[in-house]
Amino acid sequence: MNDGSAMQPTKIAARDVNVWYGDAHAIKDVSVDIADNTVTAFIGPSGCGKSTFLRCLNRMNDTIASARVTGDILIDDEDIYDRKVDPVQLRAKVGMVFQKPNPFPKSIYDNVAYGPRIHGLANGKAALDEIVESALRRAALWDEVKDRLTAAGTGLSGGQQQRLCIARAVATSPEILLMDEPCSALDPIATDQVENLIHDLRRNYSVVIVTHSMQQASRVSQKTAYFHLGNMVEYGDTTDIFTRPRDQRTENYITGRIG
Ligand SMILES: Nc1ncnc2c1ncn2[C@@H]1O[C@H](COP(=O)(O)OP(=O)(O)OP(=O)(O)O)[C@@H](O)[C@H]1O
Repeated sequence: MNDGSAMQPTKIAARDVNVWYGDAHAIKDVSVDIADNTVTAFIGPSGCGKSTFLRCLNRMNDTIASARVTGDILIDDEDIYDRKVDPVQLRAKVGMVFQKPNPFPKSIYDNVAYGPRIHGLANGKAALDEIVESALRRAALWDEVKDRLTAAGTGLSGGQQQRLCIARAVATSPEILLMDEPCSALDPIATDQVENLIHDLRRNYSVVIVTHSMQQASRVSQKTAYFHLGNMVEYGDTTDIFTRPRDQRTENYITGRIG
């Protein structure tokens, strides 16, 4: 699946990002350019800061009282931590999919329609129907649910629920999709479906995925960043990271000596 990619323009530029939880220094001076129309994987041992850094990219850490973020994160050259940025609007532009599928206790239709409704994206029922259908198609779920849109989202299988959450995230027309271990609760068949989907989503979005699976990172991503104890120690083409890492710590991890 990793078919390489031509150089894409930078979508997210992080400069000297540090994150503290109280006195604990979780992310240390991370600077990175994340490309558009590319899948970027964050890998590294448990607790190294992958999710913390991912959450910086749509200000989800704002919701954690002890978290403090310094440095700059620019999306399309705009500082997302600027006072005039509304985090709710930002999260419509930078969608997120979590580890455990977490559909709302609502119908399939209403799960997907929720974001477009609160952001006033649809002018009338027909327009909303169109957004819902298009998001479900992009999440490769439409054919499985089109005859039961009023059924509960929570009644779907785990893999379907995760694709519903992806449909919910894409329904607000985001430009970036953040995925925090999106397949860890899924069986191999559902994982395969979601991985295929991630591969397709890159055509329209910059996708950043945290994964514990090195096989998954090498299957779905074109770029990989290796985190270790809060530092991003290596970042580059996925093929290079997995075949000729430059840093001993990356090599130890990918060869299974740490982790
Ligand atoms: N809400 C929080 N409050 C306090 N400390 C936190 C919080 N979230 C994470 N941490 C700490 O920050 C560090 C980085 O955690 P983070 O979850 O970002 O790592 P990770 O690489 O995503 O780990 P994992 O792979 O296990 O999910 C860890 O030491 C963790 O204990």
